[in-house]
Amino acid sequence: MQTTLDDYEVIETIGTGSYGTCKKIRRRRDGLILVWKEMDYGMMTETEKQMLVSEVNLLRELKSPYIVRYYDRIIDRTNTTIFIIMEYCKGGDLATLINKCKKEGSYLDENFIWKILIQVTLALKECHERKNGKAVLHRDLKPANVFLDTDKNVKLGDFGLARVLHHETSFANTFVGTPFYMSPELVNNMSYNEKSDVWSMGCMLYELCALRPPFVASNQAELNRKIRLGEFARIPLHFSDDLNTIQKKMLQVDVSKRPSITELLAEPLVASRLPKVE
Ligand SMILES: CNC(=O)c1c(C)[nH]c(/C=C2\C(=O)Nc3ccc(Cl)cc32)c1C
Repeated sequence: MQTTLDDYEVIETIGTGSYGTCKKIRRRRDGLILVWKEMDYGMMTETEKQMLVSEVNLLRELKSPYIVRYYDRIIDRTNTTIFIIMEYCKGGDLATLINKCKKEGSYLDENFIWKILIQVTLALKECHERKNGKAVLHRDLKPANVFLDTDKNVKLGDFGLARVLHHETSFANTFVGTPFYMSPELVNNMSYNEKSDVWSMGCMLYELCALRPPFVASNQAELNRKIRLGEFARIPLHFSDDLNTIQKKMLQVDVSKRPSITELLAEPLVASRLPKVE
């Protein structure tokens, strides 16, 4: 049966981004706590609306313990708004966690960082595996899009929609926030590919360690130059050489030298840390 907005009670707003607003909600019939992401599609062309709907349907097929679970979607045509109903992640997002560490002058524990690396890689493996012949690329991997559940396990959110919402004519075309994680191939106006998600994950791994992105600049031109050069300081010395080695592999400027998700999972330093399959 088609659900409606009245089937849910809004508790509070928990996040706003370039793609819309995230609200904590309660499902009235059983009290289950969920979230919905509200997105205004009013400025989209018919093609873009179709892309958004097929994108959401595709994402609903993704099944991984490390990807936020999609429950439902409600389309409010009166207000040209789509509500995507998803799993609630009590631990919040990694961007908030990084900012908390910066304020406290503390670093994240290395074992926790390895756990995030492994679980995000497994989430991207699920995305990149062909679904009906179509890979779902995240395209906007960053700490603000990685969430934690009650047990501090990773829940990757907000992927695939970026392609639709960043479409030239779409209303979300205004760049919100500096693209610190933009890959060299994107800077060089080449096509985004699965290894571009690996680059973004390498940038995120660096930021989890150093509490700042690997490439920082005061303007886009300078940022592009630094990304193309691909030079960055080692992650803080108290982190192991193993973590440093993996992180450097993910930030290879040359795409052919950068590992794919499958190759990354086969790296001994990663493979030895994968969860045992029951
Ligand atoms: C400070 N952040 C929070 O309090 C927070 C919490 C506790 N949860 C979230 C966000 C989500 C959440 O809890 N589930 C989600 C599913 C998909 C997406 Cl794109 C976002 C979320 C946020 C932003």
